[in-house]
Amino acid sequence: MPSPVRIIGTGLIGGSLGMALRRAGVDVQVEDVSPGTAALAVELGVGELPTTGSRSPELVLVAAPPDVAASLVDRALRRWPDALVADVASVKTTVLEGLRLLAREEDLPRYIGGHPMAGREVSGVIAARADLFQGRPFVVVPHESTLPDAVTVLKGLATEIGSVPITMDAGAHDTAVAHVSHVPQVLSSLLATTLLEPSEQALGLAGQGLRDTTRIADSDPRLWVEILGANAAAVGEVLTAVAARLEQVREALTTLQGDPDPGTGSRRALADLIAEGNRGVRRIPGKHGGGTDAFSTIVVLVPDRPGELARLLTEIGQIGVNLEDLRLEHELGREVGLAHVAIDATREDLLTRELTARGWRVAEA
Ligand SMILES: NC(=O)C1=CN([C@@H]2O[C@H](COP(=O)(O)OP(=O)(O)OC[C@H]3O[C@@H](n4cnc5c(N)ncnc54)[C@H](O)[C@@H]3O)[C@@H](O)[C@H]2O)C=CC1
Ligand SMILES: O=C(O)C(=O)Cc1ccc(O)cc1
Repeated sequence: MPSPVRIIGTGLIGGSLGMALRRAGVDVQVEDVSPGTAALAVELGVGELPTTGSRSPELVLVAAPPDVAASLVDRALRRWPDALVADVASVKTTVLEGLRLLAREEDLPRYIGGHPMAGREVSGVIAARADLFQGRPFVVVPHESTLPDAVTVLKGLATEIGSVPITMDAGAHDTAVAHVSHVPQVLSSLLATTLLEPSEQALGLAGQGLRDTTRIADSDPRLWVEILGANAAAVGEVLTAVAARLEQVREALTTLQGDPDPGTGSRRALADLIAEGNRGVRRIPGKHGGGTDAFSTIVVLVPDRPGELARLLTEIGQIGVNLEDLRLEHELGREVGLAHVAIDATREDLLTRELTARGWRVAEA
């Protein structure tokens, strides 16, 4: 691992990177445009403030907003002529294009793009966590002249902080994140804007579905203006298709009012939407969505009494089944919570049988 690593921009991502690297034994130096933020980062264990006597960094990580990333990378390349320099901005083409305008030709091979696909809807160093990148993809984005050593170093860093390195070029990265991150942000925000209208009583009926689909609507507007603006073409293309689909749904619903002629196919249009959505969600890799059949989720009803969830987890352990993931759904005033328990698919029947025998109520997710 390179050491020292200089982190420029110690907010949520820079702070989390520093904490994770320090845990891996790396000497981390912190720098931020806000001295207060840098001082707080030191107090939170992100790294140390560099002094005049500090060693030059072997690697610089720029974790500032996307609009300043290219100029900070260029400055770092000039300040430390022997260091590798990476940025972690959520968009990669605009940073690379900006850098091509600013940087000296001979400095460019020491630059490599990066993007940890992990975040939180809260920003700032106060929300930083050493385990933020655990199990998450980390996109490594070399350009034509990137040094092979830079690719090796960034992939090694990604692995060291617990994430999974994936190499892509900037264009493929930006198209991919338009689909999996940027359009979801727009649609989640759009959905949340519809909640400004209903009464409080109406909102009191909200369940987990609304919470799931609006979680990221709480994101930072300043950051997202930069991200969406910098990936406007790719995001716009997906949204054009979404808008056409939305119009079809709206038309089908208009036709369905009154006494629709089955010949119009309106019910079919709605059924197609939901069914295609089913197919889409199953393509999300990982524990919940599919892409792999390795995990199953069972839902266990947990009485709203102290210690019940702990008892459930203990008994799952006693049955000898490894818990892969756990989500608790609990609405105020409800007498039971729903524990969504993700486990190895081959253990589902055993666990369902054993928990039922022990008096738990189990439903399939
Ligand atoms: N928030 C997220 O979920 C993710 C964000 N990213 C990317 O990481 C980068 C940082 O995002 P966050 O940590 O969420 O933002 P943040 O707002 O928590 O932190 C940004 C930090 O950069 C500092 N900063 C701003 N201008 C600077 C400058 N000129 N020089 C030095 N420091 C400067 C700010 O003072 C702040 O401490 C962005 O490029 C973002 O696109 C990447 C993955 C996930
Ligand atoms: O919360 C989530 O699910 C995210 O995926 C967060 C996220 C936000 C911005 C990024 O550039 C990368 C990841």
